[in-house]
Amino acid sequence: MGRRAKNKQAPPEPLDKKEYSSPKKLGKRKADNADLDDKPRPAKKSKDSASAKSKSKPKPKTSKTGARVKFTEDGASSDGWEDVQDEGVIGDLDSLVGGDSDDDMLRGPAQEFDFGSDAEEDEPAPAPLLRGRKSKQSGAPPNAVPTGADDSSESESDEEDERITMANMAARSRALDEQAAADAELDLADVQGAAAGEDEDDDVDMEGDEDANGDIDAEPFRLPTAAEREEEKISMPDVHLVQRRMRECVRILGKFKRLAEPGRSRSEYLDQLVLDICSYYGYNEFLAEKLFHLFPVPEAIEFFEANEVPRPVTIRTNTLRTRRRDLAQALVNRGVNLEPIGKWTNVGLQVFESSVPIGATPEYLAGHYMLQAASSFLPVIALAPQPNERVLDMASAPGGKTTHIAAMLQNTGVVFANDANKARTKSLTANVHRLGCKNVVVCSYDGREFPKVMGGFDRVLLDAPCSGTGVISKDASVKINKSERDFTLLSHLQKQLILCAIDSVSPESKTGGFIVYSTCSVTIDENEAVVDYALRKRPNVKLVATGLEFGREGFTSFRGKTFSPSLSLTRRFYPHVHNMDGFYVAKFKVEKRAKTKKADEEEAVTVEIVAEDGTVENKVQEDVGFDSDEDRPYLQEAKRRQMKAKGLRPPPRTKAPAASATVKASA
Ligand SMILES: C[S@@+](CC[C@H](N)C(=O)[O-])C[C@H]1O[C@@H](n2cnc3c(N)ncnc32)[C@H](O)[C@@H]1O
Repeated sequence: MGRRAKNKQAPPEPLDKKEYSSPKKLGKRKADNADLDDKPRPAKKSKDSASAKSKSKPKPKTSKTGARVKFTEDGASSDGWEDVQDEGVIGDLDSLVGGDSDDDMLRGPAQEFDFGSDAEEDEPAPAPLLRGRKSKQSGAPPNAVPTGADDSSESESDEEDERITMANMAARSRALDEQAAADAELDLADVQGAAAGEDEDDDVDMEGDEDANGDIDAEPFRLPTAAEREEEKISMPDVHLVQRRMRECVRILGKFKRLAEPGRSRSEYLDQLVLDICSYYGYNEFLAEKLFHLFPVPEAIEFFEANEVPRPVTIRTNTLRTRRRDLAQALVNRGVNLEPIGKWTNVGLQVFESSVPIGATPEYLAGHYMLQAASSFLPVIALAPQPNERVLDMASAPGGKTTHIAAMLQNTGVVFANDANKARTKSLTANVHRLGCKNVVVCSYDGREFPKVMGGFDRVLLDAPCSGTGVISKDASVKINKSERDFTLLSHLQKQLILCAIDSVSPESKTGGFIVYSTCSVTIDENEAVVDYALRKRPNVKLVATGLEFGREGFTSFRGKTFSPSLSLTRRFYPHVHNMDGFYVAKFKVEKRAKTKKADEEEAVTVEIVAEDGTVENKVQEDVGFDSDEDRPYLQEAKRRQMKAKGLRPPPRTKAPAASATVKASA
């Protein structure tokens, strides 16, 4: 991120891919961070995420963009917060517990393997006590509210000292934006310089040939022989050696012709680097390789490094109960240090420090907010539900996104919150109640049973069960417990689910007709490959812009596979780029289907339903549309209740609705 501060949640602009195309950037970053250099660091192989986190070194604040809007206890707060309408865009939850909730291990009845999740919040809520907890990525210093002591810029320090008032807020905010824009330009110049090969010598010899102790190497670097490799497999590899080798491999791969040992191939360096990533960061080889290939070499190291660092703690204001500004003030009064996440959300707050457990404040218990990863806001922002719509959240537990949708609907319309795992619907229901969502119906079906169960939705969110490769910083077990078979099974399930999600949307919807597909994984198999499959199988859908302001474009080709060019409309989010969990978001618009017999036959989906006893049944999924007549009594009943609540006399019942065994009203 060059000179830019990393202590704010997610930059407003996506970073250019070029930024990672040169080893220069890595060199500078590594020199700054001392991540792979001379600090002894134990091999991470056997570490769990907690210990990984505790070892992470906070990065000193350097920032301009990090200058914060400060909430003071006497109520002086940002106007910038007030001029955005909280009811517009909201997000969903997430746990601060870093992957220790059962959300990370999603064992729905339909699967025989573990699904990662975006580690959303469950009930009972985690009660993290934050004190100066700063991720290296977020980089905020222990004294989270700027005091002016930051010596990076005198004028900036002065500015920080100045008391924030309603009067100076707008000007301050503008100044910060200008500063951020100037920083971005500097970064761009850096990136362009790097890409153009400026300062080549500097660049390549970023850390010279220094060894782990900072001494100039006597011996030039050479790859280990086969015998040395074998020996290393048996004995615990020396961490300094591994660090140096990784650094050298990155450096040599960046200038292969000039720096490689004669007779050694590129793939030998790549293989060694992947092996070292496995031993240094503790991944199985299959996953390390899969993730490694997603990025240019230096950037891959950035990604693995970022997975060692917790993401910023963020909360989503529940606009059904409060306004962000009021919530912020209430939490500030309790000793919580926070600021708005970024311009892209008007309900998110980043918590820097707290003297109270953020998951157990009276405001939390009263449902004024959800603990939720910033990345989890994204699919719901993309879905953009409109008041009075019928929305299906197909895989919804524990309800971070459901409650976000409910709030965006302003408690109108209806959200069917479904999850195949009945046990998980308990926490979903608890969250729905806590947040005061009155428009949510909780149900527990295998998502592949839709639209047979119910269809005709204005919008569907499929936040699919996934491997969780985007949330490794929360759940380090993903590093070792995901095999090739898991990815095959997962992408198969995701493909089945996405077709059912598409078929559950009404192309006739006056206000909607959209599906959002999201995962907290960064692999191609679970994202672009699934979306591309859906485009091929359902000619009546097309990808549309997500409406998200940042994020990298989805891949349109990858290692010999070619996807529809429209995949560039989808968005990828990465921990090392956006300082949020790895995430993927795609948005489809459903058009009317041209009905032909042939198309029907081709489109018939065979669904493998795995019962709770483990038996597998193959069913041809029927396309069952939403039957408005069948739903009419339910709608009438709801209207009667609404009228009663308002003190009005409801009309007499025309027909009593039959209760469903599996669908229960949540509110
Ligand atoms: C990524 S999590 C969902 C997180 C949720 N959207 C939120 O924001 O809180 C994926 C969910 O899919 C559920 N799931 C797994 N297989 C399913 C299936 N076949 N049908 C419906 N849900 C399924 C899991 O139980 C899990 O709760």
